[in-house]
Amino acid sequence: MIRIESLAYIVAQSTDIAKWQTYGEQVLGMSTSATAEGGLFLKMDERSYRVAVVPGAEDRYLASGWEVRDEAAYRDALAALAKAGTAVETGDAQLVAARQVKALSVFTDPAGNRHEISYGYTGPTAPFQSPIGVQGFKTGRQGMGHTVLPAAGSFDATLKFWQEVFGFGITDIFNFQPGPDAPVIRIYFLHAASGRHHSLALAEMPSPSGCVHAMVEVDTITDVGKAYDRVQKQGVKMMATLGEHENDRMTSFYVMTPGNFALEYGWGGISVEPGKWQTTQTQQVSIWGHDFSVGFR
Ligand SMILES: Cc1ccc(O)c(O)c1CC[C@@H]1C(=O)CC[C@]2(C)C(=O)CC[C@@H]12
Ligand SMILES: [Fe+2]
Repeated sequence: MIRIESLAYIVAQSTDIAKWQTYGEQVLGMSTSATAEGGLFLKMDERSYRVAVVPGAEDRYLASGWEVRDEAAYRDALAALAKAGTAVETGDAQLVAARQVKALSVFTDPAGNRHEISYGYTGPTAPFQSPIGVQGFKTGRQGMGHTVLPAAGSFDATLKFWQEVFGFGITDIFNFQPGPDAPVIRIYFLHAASGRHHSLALAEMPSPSGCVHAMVEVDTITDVGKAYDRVQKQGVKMMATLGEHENDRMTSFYVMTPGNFALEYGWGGISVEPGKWQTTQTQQVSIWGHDFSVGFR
């Protein structure tokens, strides 16, 4: 049984909230609003935020926000965490209010990645209107997109944790070999109950900013192309050129964010049917494009 519905949101910490505002609006085409805590919400659908930026001492990725279906699923998830011996911190009234949910708990996975689990969005619901004309982002039941988290050194334990505690299914396995003599880096793509090809991927590599990359998906390929133009024009650091992944067929590119983690901006990813999908093993990063060497320039 898969206990988690989707990746509802991500949290970034920032030393310079204004940078995220400009980036969110002018590069990503999301709308923004200041939060009561001195942070920033990036809005990409009817919810008030899918990216929460909180003020802090570092520019980094802070947490992944997972959503379960209802109160019963929430209790069940907490019971599963307790059974696994995971320390869980109950979100206080302040955090629950800040994230606009009915209840929330915080835990870290075996790799040390920080997570929030919640149910019941309580914030305002209003149509998304991009400040620069992006038509829309694909969210809904499948949530904000996906996140790829570092799990170097504790890969097996972390994979087991997500499979056994939350029931994530393995959509695809990638034994990535960066070069002819380089050691293999495992990247496992996992799906939640809503069937996005992957809501979470675990990568056997370190990531000082706390996240290898996060992904958002737009409704039209035109909006990927227009975002690509904005990135070039505004001189945003590109991490990979435009391309199409073999495993989820996502056409996307990668850029650096003010949080020192990369963001994949894509369109056209496939879904899977949880319980029916047979794990695949991808052979290559992409069918075409996705030159990751630009990230080292
Ligand atoms: C291979 C792949 C399939 C689907 C995705 O959504 C996706 O992001 C990827 C690429 C994952 C991976 C990464 O994010 C960090 C840099 C990596 C290791 C590369 O250098 C190639 C593959 C990249
Ligand atoms: Fe990705």
